[in-house]
Amino acid sequence: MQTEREEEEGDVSPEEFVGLSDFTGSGSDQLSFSSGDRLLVHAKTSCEWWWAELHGVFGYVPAGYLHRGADGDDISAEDPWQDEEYFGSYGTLRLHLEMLSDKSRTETYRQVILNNSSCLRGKVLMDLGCGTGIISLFCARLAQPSAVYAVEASSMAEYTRQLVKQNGCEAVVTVLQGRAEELELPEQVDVLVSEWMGNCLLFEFMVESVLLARDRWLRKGGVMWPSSAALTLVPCQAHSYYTEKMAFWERPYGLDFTPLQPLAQQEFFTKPKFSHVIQPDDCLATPCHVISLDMYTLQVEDLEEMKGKFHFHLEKSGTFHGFTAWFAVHFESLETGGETVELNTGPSSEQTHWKQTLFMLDRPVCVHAGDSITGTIVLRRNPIWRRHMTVTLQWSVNSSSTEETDNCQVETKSFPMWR
Ligand SMILES: N=C(N)NCC[C@H]1O[C@@H](n2cnc3c(N)ncnc32)[C@H](O)[C@@H]1O
Repeated sequence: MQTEREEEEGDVSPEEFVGLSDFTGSGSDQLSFSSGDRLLVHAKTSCEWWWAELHGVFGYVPAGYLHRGADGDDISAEDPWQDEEYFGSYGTLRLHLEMLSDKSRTETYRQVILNNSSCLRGKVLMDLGCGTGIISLFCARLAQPSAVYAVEASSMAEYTRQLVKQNGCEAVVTVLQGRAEELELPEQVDVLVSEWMGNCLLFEFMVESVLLARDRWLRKGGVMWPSSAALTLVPCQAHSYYTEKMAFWERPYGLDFTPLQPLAQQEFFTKPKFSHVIQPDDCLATPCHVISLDMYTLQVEDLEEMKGKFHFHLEKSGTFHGFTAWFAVHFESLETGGETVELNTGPSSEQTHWKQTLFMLDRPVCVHAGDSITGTIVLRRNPIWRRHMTVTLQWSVNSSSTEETDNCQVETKSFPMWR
């Protein structure tokens, strides 16, 4: 396959890169390669796709699959899960304080245990990623399970043991230190409870560990808490963020700093903004679920690429600055027909430590009531850095004001989280 390509901006003198993982191209202009192949990159045509050559064959390759192949540097030495840094961060109190201080999150798990306390009598639970053990302590203090296996991989586990003893729960709660997918439990469990959700629902990809533990330790007919999860998206205004990061350069102290705006776009609008707080009034349409996960049927391989579609009818005129995403998780009752409990991290619910995630467009668009925004969202897991993903949004704005049907230009933008 020899695919010609015009000389363009971004062309570089050929640079050698190493394939970090196998890649099978789809479409005639993508170049397949195997892990360890040494490719020559001729052009970095975008942040996601580069023009490269392998054994005289040219094509587009995903930049995230490549590593600068300086001789002698051992790429395999880096842990794709970055566990040392990841579990190191959970070995200190900072993140646990943030999670425990999140009343909406913590009270929801407490309510789930309370609602199901009678059904939990005599049951065996696993609390995956228990942190300080708060959920396990709720189980032991608010219900009468026969055993709770509190699994925690970070060094916090040794303190969790002390907290279990300090609160008189050691007869029920056993703290096991280690990665849940590597540990041996003494028995199957009736309920697998975990607080695994990351920014934009999936960042950290702890959900993979939950699925592996489900397949290994949840008895047939057992219950997953959360039972399901949904990612919600809405087109939105973000005037204050746009003003702070972009408009600022128009006239600072009476001077024209607009030549810095391309830099500002690259620096501030290329990656998603975590911990964004969207006001309900900033929503330009009714938010909609774009991705739904059933925790009983979801498979690890499904996490590689999750797709969703959207079609928003704009209910008001304004400025389309970007999209905002958040998630909700649901806890089914242990009692048939019992009440399902929801933890919602959206702007109409009590604020949580996750807040929301803002994806800024490169250029704001004026929109009007009656317009519509149609498109797709793809969460593509990073093939190398396994706790990371890229969110690719594709959209078109159908203006209600002009007659012609094909007035819509399809736009697309990919947001790495974070690699
Ligand atoms: N986004 C979140 N909810 N993060 C909570 C993560 C908590 O679970 C712990 N954790 C994450 N993955 C695992 C795992 N595979 N095994 C045991 N503990 C884990 C982590 O150390 C922290 O205490």
